[in-house]
Amino acid sequence: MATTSMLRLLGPRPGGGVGPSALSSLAGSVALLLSRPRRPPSQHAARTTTHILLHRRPRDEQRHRSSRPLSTSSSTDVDFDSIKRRNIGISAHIDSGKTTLTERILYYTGKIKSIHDVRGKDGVGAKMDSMDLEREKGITIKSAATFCRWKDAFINIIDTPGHVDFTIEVERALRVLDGGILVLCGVSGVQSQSLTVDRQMKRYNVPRLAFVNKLDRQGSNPWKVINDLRNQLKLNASAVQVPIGLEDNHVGVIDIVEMKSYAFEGEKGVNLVEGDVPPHLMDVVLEKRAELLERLADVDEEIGELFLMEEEPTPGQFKEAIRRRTVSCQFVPVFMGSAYKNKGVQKLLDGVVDYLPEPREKKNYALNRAKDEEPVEVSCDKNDPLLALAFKLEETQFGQLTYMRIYQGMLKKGNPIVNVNSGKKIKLARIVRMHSDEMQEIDEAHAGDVVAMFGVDCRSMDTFSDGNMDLAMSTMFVPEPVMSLAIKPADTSKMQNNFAKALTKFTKEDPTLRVRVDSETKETVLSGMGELHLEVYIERMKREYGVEVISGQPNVNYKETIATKTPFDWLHKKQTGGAGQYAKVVGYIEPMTEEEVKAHGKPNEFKNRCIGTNIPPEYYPSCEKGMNDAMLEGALVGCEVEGVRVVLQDGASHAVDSSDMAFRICMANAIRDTMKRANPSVLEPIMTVEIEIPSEFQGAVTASLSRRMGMIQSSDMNDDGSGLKVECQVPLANMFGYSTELRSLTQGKGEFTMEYFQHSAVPRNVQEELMNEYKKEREAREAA
Ligand SMILES: Nc1nc2c(ncn2[C@@H]2O[C@H](COP(=O)(O)OP(=O)(O)OP(=O)(O)O)[C@@H](O)[C@H]2O)c(=O)[nH]1
Repeated sequence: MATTSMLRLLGPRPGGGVGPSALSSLAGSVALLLSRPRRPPSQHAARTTTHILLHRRPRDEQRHRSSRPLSTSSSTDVDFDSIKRRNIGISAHIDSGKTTLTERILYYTGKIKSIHDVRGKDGVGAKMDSMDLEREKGITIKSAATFCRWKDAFINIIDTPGHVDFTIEVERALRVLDGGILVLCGVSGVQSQSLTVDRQMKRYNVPRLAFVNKLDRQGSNPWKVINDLRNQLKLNASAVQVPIGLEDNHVGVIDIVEMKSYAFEGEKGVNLVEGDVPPHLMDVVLEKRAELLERLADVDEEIGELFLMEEEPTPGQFKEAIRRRTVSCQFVPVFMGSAYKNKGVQKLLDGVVDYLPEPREKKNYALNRAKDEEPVEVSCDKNDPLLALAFKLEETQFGQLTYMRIYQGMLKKGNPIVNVNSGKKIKLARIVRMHSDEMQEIDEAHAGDVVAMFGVDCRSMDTFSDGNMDLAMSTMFVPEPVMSLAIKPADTSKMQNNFAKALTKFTKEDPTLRVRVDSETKETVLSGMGELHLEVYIERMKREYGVEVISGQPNVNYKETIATKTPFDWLHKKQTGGAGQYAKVVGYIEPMTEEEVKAHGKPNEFKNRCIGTNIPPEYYPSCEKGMNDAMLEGALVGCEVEGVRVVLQDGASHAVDSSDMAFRICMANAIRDTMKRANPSVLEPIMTVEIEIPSEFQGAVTASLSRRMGMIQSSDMNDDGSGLKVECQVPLANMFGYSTELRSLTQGKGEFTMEYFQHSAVPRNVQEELMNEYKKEREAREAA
């Protein structure tokens, strides 16, 4: 098929009116990340008996870091019967401060000895950004797991990336965790990725706390952020704290449940100084407490009754209600502070323990494979048979590291476990707890825990059991790639092996990264969630596998579909000389709605409505394969086809000349031919683009968006009128070169982010132009 070659020609789409496309120019606020100078060669991994460093680190960094071995114990390392447990994820929009917050959490819980900031002056970087690339660029690329203790609780934490290109990392974390902290910038409030994270949290029913960070920044306003949570995310959110001072005066918070103030004093804010509510803040505290009461009364019967009787709940009643309604996802308590200035983090940790659920409080279901995938509630009891989900794979120098969430039963070193999906039996060689890139070996892990292990060969989202149950945990949502790149190793003779190895490993790790070989051009095509996503893998190929890669232009992933129900009656017959081929298929194709595609779970659907045996039933699977072959290449520009239902109603066969192959070819040709008559169209990815600019540039920026065929959805001025947030939908093909243009239009003061919205039909003139390009390219290839 010819998708890549055609796409390579496209670059900026006709009508877009933009300059030449280039990988770097699409970056927007994500800037070109990989061109900055690299760190010195890293030191080899060090290993002590209990403490293993997984990723290589630069030499200077080793000096700064504590290499204190983590302790091991003979059986499980924590007595989970006598301790509270929390499994939480920290998710947010880009640069909201997730990693900075996690660094403080690790410091206050005694997990690390000193604080290193993202892009900090000491050049070390935060603990959870353990990849060299993350440290160099100051962004999180992979989710990282760690654990700590806070008071009477053991907390597993996963810090996730904010860039939409790495959204699968958030998806997999939220799929397996019991609670989340949604971090928001105190100035910008709800941003485009907060909306995505919110959708992901809702998809997996993840109870969450919100943390309004960066209250030390100029223009911070927690009350505006809470309004955003209510209006934009439709959350029943209310503050459980009031800040003491904002911007430079931000020193602490008032707990409006307990009616106590907390200042964070001493070095790194370690001294929590408790006091009374300052008189000048009493009015706002009472107002916010009344608001909290009202919001809780809406969803909680006990508080509702007290509210009606105009009785004040005790702090205990307040806390119990907040917990009940947070766990049931009906309420979101809002905490606040400044991670960077060490304010508010300890009280947020109290909130994690007080309001987020124990693993057994969150309902989880497995699917009964023997009974049509009927959901079965899992028990979270360590004495029940094992059920665990492999949610993340990572290649390390010690082999594949598989992260697992145990839903039921226990994992014990040396015991066998069975991969429900492949049927393979595996002996558990090593179980470890992860602390970013370090790990601690343990002998067993129980229901409700999140651990990692070596020697477990599986795919991401495989379920493991003791071999006696046919239950599988439901998998996660995987978004479709929107951008492709033709790639090849610079030195084909030497690097081919490592090139193939790297691609196999990467695609196993990351289901949003796809690789295929274009059947016409024979090029290897890498598809992913955006240019940054693809760029990071190309850089990793160089660093981890020594493969220099030559890449083509980044291309948009177009698709094709049909609009009209169209019948087919197709005969495939070759009966002259040698073994014959005979097959006939009769039926129709019709368009599917977006909802139908979603519900079906695959881009196209095959329906067999044959009555009788004109087509012998053993050939039905071949007919479906033939349909799938045809869907790889649409009628117009050779892109993959989506949203087509093929209904097979009848046909004919021959006693000698019919075969699997004859029916497969017959069906493929029937569909290819019919699609041409079914009013086909080309679809392109449309992105939701969010732009933040000083308001004086509004005119220039909106004009540039309309040149790029952007449809403005909203345009919100901030309270003092100095800044503007514009949300619009723009074809991805028209976004090439936008970061450079925005920079020059706004004197470098504008920022934008974008994420995939949907595929929509391209305008007629664009479709014609795409078809002409495709035709020309095909002819050139045939002539060569
Ligand atoms: N002023 C201020 N800056 C902060 C605060 N928290 C984080 N930052 C800064 O914001 C930038 C981004 O912080 P990170 O912790 O990397 O944010 P993140 O959400 O983990 O980033 P990604 O994972 O790359 O999306 C860094 O320069 C931090 O120093 C805060 O409370 N106040």
